[in-house]
Amino acid sequence: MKGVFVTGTDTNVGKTIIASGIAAVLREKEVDVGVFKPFLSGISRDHPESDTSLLKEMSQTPLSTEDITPFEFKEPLAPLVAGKLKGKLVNMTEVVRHWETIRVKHDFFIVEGAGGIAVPLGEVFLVSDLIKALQIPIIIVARPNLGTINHTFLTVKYAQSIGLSIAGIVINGVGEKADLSERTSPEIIEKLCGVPILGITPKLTDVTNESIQQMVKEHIDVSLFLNKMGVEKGE
Ligand SMILES: Nc1ncnc2c1ncn2[C@@H]1O[C@H](COP(=O)(O)OP(=O)(O)OP(=O)(O)O)[C@@H](O)[C@H]1O
Ligand SMILES: C[C@H](N)[C@H](N)CCCCCC(=O)O
Ligand SMILES: [Mg+2]
Repeated sequence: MKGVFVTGTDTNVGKTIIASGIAAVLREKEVDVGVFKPFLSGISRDHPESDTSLLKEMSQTPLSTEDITPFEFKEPLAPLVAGKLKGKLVNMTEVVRHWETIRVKHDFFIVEGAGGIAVPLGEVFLVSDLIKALQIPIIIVARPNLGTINHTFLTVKYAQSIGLSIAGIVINGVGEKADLSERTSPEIIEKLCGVPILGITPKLTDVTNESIQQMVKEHIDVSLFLNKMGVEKGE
C-alpha cells in the first residue's frame, strides 16, 4: 500500500477539497484509491456535507463511512478536546489497529488529518505523531493570503524536525484578482522551505464534485508525487 497524508497549515485551509480532488483524479487515472479521515469533529460522518462524505464520494471507495472515519465528535474542536467533552479519549493503538484493517483494501490511500499538523488527537499524540505511525509522505495545504509564508514555513520545519517526508505544498484558494502577497508568496515559500509547490489552486465560485476534480486536474501535478512513489497509473 502506498499513500499520502494531507495536512495543512491550519483548519479550514482546504485539506478536504484538495484530498478529495486528488482522490478523484487518481481514480480517473485508474489508481485503486482509498480514503481515511480517522478523526472528524463538528459534524457527523454520515452528514452529506461532512469531510467523510466528500472523500467517499470522490474516491468512490466501497469503504463505509465508519471505516473511513472511525472516530467522530460532536463539538467543532480539536479531537482531544471534543473527545474529553464526550468522555471518549482515543489512543494511537486504536487508530493504528483500525488502519491495519483498512489499508489492505486499496493500493493507494489518501489520508486527511484534522486541522493543522500539530492538533492534539489524543492525550499524548498529535496529528504529526499519527503521520509518523502511518509512515507516508505529507502534502501541506496552505492558504494563499498574507501570513501564509510564516504558517507554511513553521509547518514545514516542524514536519522536517520530526523526520516526516514532505511530498510538497499546495497553495489553495487564490482569488480571481490575486493581490501582491498572493502573487509573490509561492516563490518565496518554495525557496525558503526547500519543498516543491505541487500546485496553486483558485478559489472556486461554484464548489461541486466536478469543479473540484477539474481544479485539481488542472492545477496540481499529481505525477510529481505519484512518480516518486512508483505508483503505476492509468492513461
Ligand atoms: N479552492 C477552493 N475554492 C472554493 N472554496 C474552497 C476551496 N478550498 C476550500 N474551500 C471551502 O473552504 C471551506 C474549508 O475547506 P475544507 O473543508 O476543505 O478545509 P479543511 O482544511 O479540510 O478543514 P478541516 O480542518 O475542518 O478539515 C469549505 O467550505 C470549502 O468548500
Ligand atoms: C472543527 C474543525 N473543522 C476541525 N475538524 C478541527 C480543528 C481543530 C483546530 C485546533 C486548533 O488548532 O486550535
Ligand atoms: Mg477537512
